[in-house]
Amino acid sequence: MSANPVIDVDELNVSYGDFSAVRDLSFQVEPGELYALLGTNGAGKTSALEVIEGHRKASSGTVRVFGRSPTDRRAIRPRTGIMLQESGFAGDLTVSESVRLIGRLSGRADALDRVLKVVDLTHKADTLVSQLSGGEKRRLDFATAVYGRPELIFLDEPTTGLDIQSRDALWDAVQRLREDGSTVVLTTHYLEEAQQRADRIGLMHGGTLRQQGTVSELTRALPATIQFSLPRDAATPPMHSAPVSGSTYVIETFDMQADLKQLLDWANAHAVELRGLSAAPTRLDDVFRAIGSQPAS
Ligand SMILES: Nc1ncnc2c1ncn2[C@@H]1O[C@H](COP(=O)(O)OP(=O)(O)OP(=O)(O)O)[C@@H](O)[C@H]1O
Repeated sequence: MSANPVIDVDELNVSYGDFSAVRDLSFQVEPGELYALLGTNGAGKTSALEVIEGHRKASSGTVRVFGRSPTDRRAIRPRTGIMLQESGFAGDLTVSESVRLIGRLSGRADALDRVLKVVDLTHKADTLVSQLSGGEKRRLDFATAVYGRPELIFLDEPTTGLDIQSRDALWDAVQRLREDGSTVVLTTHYLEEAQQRADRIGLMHGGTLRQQGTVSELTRALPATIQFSLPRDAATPPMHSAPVSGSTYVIETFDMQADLKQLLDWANAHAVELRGLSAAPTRLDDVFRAIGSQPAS
């Protein structure tokens, strides 16, 4: 933990009337980090992020962004790019006009052509927003995060509705921003993306932060899996395994290297073919399922 985190959330509570949506949430995001705030539906991520982004007041607790209150928009806005789930650009503006508007609202400087190129909308520069496809609109939303290369970027479900090429292009652009030192806060329901991209992950459920850490810290408590199929007349493998369907076996392991070696040695010694053999690390999905099955409060 550094002395000067970019985001410092301490005992944050957000309530709607009697309903407590976020309870005693504390976490920090360090400079240059990609922090993914993930959670089950209704976990409180949006409520917490709205406070951090300066759009909502906390019921109690302290939030600091660049050491300041998130409501200090004049200081924070030029340093922060926010890609919301829906940016709400007016349908009767062209793509170029919308991107210029981002520049005026953010107070950051950039070149229109550069931004259009990064979000791959150069060929749509003169098209009305109302005439863009869903994926193109999403790429225009991404321009809010890219414009002027802000120090802090919020990406709220950034790749929803994007095809695989657009996703790759978006993550390449995020990577370039990170190489320039930008800090990124991500929310997504695509756990694979968080698993691949995030330095640290916070997992929320029922208004509270249930776990936080690197992917390997979060997945450590759950086993990895080895999977294969055996010919019908083959002997039973030497270690504990559960056949999942017919001849397909799954071995859960906390010591992948040793168990894989034992299995391969056995297969070689008995001339058994391990069909479709795969060894997979614990996935974030598994951690997520375990948390999602906990009581909400
Ligand atoms: N304006 C509001 N008034 C009353 N309750 C609200 C309001 N906004 C959110 N809530 C409730 O607060 C809880 C947290 O909602 P929030 O949108 O923060 O969750 P989330 O983690 O972003 O969920 P999701 O992944 O489904 O988008 C939910 O139970 C939601 O119904």
